Amino acid sequence: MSFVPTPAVVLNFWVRILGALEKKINRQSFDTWLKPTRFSHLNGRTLYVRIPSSEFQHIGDRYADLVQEAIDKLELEIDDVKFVTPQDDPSLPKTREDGGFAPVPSHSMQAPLSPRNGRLGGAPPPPAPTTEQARFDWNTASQLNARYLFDNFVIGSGNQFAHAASQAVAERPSKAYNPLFLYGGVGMGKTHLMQAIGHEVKRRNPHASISYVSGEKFTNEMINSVRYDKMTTFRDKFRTVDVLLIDDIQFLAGKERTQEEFFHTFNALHESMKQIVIASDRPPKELADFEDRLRSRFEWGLIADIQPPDLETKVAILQKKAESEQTVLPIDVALFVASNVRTNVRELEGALVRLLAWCSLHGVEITLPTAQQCLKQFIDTQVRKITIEAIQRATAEQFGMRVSELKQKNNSRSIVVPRQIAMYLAKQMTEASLPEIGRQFGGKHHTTVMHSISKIDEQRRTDKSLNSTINKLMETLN
Ligand SMILES: Nc1ncnc2c1ncn2[C@@H]1O[C@H](COP(=O)(O)OP(=O)(O)OP(=O)(O)O)[C@@H](O)[C@H]1O
Repeated sequence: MSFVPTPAVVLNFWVRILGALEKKINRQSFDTWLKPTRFSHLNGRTLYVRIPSSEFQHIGDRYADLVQEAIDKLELEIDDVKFVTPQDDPSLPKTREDGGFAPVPSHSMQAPLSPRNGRLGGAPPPPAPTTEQARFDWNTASQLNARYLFDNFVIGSGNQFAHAASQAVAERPSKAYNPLFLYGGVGMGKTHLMQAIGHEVKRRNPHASISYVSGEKFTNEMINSVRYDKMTTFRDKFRTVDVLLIDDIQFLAGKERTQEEFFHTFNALHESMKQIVIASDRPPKELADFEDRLRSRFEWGLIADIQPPDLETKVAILQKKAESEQTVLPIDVALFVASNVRTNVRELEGALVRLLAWCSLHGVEITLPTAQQCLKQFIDTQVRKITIEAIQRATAEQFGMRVSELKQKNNSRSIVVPRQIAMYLAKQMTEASLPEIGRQFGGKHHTTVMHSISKIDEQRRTDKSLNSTINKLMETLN
């Protein structure tokens, strides 16, 4: 099929470039830095690409050559690519009446920095914060995604309750449920709902101070504050906000000092009637290596779980995502993708991005046969499920031991470490629950499994040799 330059194809320029880049860049970098980018608009021969935050601005430099190569290969009539944050993107609606969230710009739009190779540019970083308060400016915070709005969230039976609770909190912070504790599996929309609360609170009250932080960032900031004697600043920062959104709280497991600090932060906020929203991959009761006093506080307000989406919800999510890419997804294609991709919404989005890029790159329409062809490998990978037995075999082989040893009640270090690694891999690479993993390792309690997983998770960050062993095992298993 020939390539017809209709407006719909023009909108797909960036998707086409992404399609080419995906083949050249390792998966993790692509998913982290390029997948969250979106086509913004075309101004003459300048392509504007929206990036979620200023943190992404380095991609203009980092991938300059590859982007240029893709432009040349695809013969696109583009001279310049500029990366803009939602605050700097003139194509985004600026008022609620326009149908969107109205960010209060903290800095005016300026001309892009001169690019490294003269072709690619990026909007300049925001000016350095002058006051402590400026650091929490919701509109410029780097970890936020401007698309994570209630309007973009598809409601289904599995998330209806969490969605309603989040909306109630956004409408009446600290008066509806405090804290709101959201939990659910990977890629189920916890972060999306949390940030939607933030956006909505801010829309209703532009003066509200809101902080979104992951458990990991909270921990790291605390460690640095202790090291550099900045605890007063740290405390001021988290204890004076109107709404604190803390994501992936499970990261605090086993970190006594951080938990203690968070306990006091929680109390200070709760006592002064400030809203706290917590997200976790498991309910408070299953947060092992957490102090009881914290766990019980997590249960003070409302606990809402997010269950995996059913088929109809998956189809609706796909159609909504396609719509935001200015594309219409035929229903048979949506059904095919939804029924072949597992429950993780992030993977669902990944399949759609791949499909759109592929169709755009080959200049073909999105039809069922195209989808089947393009997603074959993606789906095959999912079908070829990794089992706990396979993980145990690979781990035992790697460490020159027998599988049965991994299941014994032997606590010598030479056995404990491989066992912990295998449990960690079982959690990462299969969908087995903690009790199920425990059962397959000779009847271990789920808290033991959880402890092993967080231990490896932590050590992997600092121990290079452990990290490379794990990577090697993952490669073998994949
Ligand atoms: N119901 C939904 N409607 C629309 N998009 C959704 C929905 N649920 C999830 N998503 C999308 O799926 C992706 C993953 O969601 P999100 O990051 O919020 O998951 P999470 O539960 O926080 O995952 P993790 O545990 O890995 O942090 C996001 O792009 C989000 O917008």
